[in-house]
Amino acid sequence: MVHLPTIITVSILLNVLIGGFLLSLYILRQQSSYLYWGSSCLIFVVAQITASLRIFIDFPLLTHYLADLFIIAAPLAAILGVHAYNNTDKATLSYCIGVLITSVFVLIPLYNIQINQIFTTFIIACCFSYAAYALRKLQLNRIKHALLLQVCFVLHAILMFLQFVLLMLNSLSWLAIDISQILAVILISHIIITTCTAMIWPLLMFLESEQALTDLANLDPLTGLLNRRAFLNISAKHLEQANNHKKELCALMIDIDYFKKVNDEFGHDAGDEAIKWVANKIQSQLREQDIVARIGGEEFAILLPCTSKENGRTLSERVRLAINSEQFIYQQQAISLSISIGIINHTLGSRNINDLLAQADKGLYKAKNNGRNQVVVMAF
Ligand SMILES: Nc1nc2c(ncn2[C@@H]2O[C@H](COP(=O)(O)OP(=O)(O)OP(=O)(O)O)[C@@H](O)[C@H]2O)c(=O)[nH]1
Repeated sequence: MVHLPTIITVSILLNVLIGGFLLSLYILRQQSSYLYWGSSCLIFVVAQITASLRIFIDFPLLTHYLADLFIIAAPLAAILGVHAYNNTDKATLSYCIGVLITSVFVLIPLYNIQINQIFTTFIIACCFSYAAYALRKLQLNRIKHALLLQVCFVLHAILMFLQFVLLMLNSLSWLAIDISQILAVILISHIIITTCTAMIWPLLMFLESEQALTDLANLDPLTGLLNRRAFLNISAKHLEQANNHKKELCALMIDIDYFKKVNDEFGHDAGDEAIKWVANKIQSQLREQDIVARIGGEEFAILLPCTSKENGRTLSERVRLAINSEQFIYQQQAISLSISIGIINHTLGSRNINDLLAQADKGLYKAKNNGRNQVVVMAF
């Protein structure tokens, strides 16, 4: 059977370490999310110590009332950390302070250990549910690892709601069983999940920094599309797979027509915006599995996995039309843009990605020579 004092001791040690680590990160980086999360870990430690003291001393004001307040304050600090990390909802601080002050006043007049426990359990169940909800946005904006954290919060909320229901039913004497064993299991799970949550947070920060570095190396800063290096790496893998599984694919080279004129007539900033507009238009026509990159100034490359020559041609026409059928608006000025596309379909063979792109580039050259604003399909 799990030994509760050991669990509490290990949890206290881990939370002190993680809390200290996050607070030192706050001192170094001055990001308030570290401050809140570090505080949350340390408040949880204080909550565990004050609650554990009830074994040794009979002083309910400290071991129950203050312990309950600390137990409520810990998830509130975590919620503030999530919001600070997400740069959202400035009003959250006042809501959290509001919840804490309400608890300060509600718990004292109730002053009945059982009712206080029910109230505290309910409040923290709500806090964890809200924290999981707040992470929903973070998960969309940032990396997927936030999902792990969200799972911890949801599990925690379920656990606390379960404890709340059990305590309520027990206080109404509707339960014919002794719930002390179940409550002990819930307490142990609560401590373990809180400690896991505390450990996931620094991991999330680390993974995000890693992600930022990877993005820096692989993404074009102007359009957010892949850069040439990343495109070649990813496409080479797709080509290998296509060869192994005898699948077709298409490679496209795209260049904006008469782009020098855009820069000359409207300025370099307008040119940059035009490149971004074209990038968005191209991307809006592609499927999720297609790979698109900005591989030069006003040059793009696309790889269409599992795509026949005819489908590749249709898609290329669609991309060309998407750009030519609308005008790009820059500071209330309408600018007409068009693109030329060279496309090559690959069926079988051991050609490498550079060979494919070179062939697509020949098609692009032809499209330019034939008068631009068109698609030329090449064959090996
Ligand atoms: N604004 C902006 N211009 C760029 C960027 N990269 C390249 N260019 C410009 O894009 C223009 C490309 O011109 P060219 O390759 O001569 O060809 P073009 O005028 O597009 O004509 P065709 O390709 O022959 O249809 C040059 O003037 C470059 O300075 C960029 O990142 N931003």
